[in-house]
Amino acid sequence: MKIQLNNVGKRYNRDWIFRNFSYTFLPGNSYAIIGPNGSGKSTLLQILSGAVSINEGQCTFFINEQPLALEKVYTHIAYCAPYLELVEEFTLMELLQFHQSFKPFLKGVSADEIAARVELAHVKHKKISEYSSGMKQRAKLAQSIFSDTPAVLLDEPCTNLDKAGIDLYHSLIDQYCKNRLILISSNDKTEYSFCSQIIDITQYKH
Ligand SMILES: Nc1ncnc2c1ncn2[C@@H]1O[C@H](COP(=O)(O)OP(=O)(O)OP(=O)(O)O)[C@@H](O)[C@H]1O
Repeated sequence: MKIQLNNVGKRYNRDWIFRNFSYTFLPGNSYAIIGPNGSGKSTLLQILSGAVSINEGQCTFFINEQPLALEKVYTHIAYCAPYLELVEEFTLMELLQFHQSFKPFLKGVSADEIAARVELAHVKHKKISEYSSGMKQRAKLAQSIFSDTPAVLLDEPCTNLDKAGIDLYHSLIDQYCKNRLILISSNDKTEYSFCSQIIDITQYKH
């Protein structure tokens, strides 16, 4: 997937969060969006997921160089963010199966294998509401990284992860994210150390 932003501006009420943002995100590349608290990283990531509208400029999504209708964008993007809740009444297996019914997982990978890969096999029949915050984050990362989408958008991906969880995150990125467009919104270098491009959003404040 390619995403092209041309002079994009976003405001909430009368406050511009950023303006004149022009950038082309190329398929198979990894980008970090950095900046202090409240600078607009999550807002930009939400725009890049097609979920939040812009106030000026153009944001165009492409698959194989063909423009994509906005209502189709979500099928090509996997998204993980602290503010996106899991359905806590589900067990992990129910959650993965439900997710798979509208967004398939990478070819040849089963829900059981995903649970094992994120080291949650022993609790896969337990309700998510009974998970610790780090276990919930592993479940969220599993849902997004294993989705068969050309783009993976991760907002603060290591939230609540311990050292083993952070190592797991990096091994999932290494193993499953090659040749995909990866966008990371973060303040923490550990989360985006592998990214080839760094975008400091403060450059686009006015
Ligand atoms: N739905 C909204 N309505 C009004 N203002 C909003 C909304 N969402 C975000 N904002 C404002 O937009 C600005 C950017 O917020 P955003 O969450 O994108 O920042 P961030 O860089 O991701 O911050 P953090 O590092 O704290 O996660 C903030 O001033 C915030 O208050």
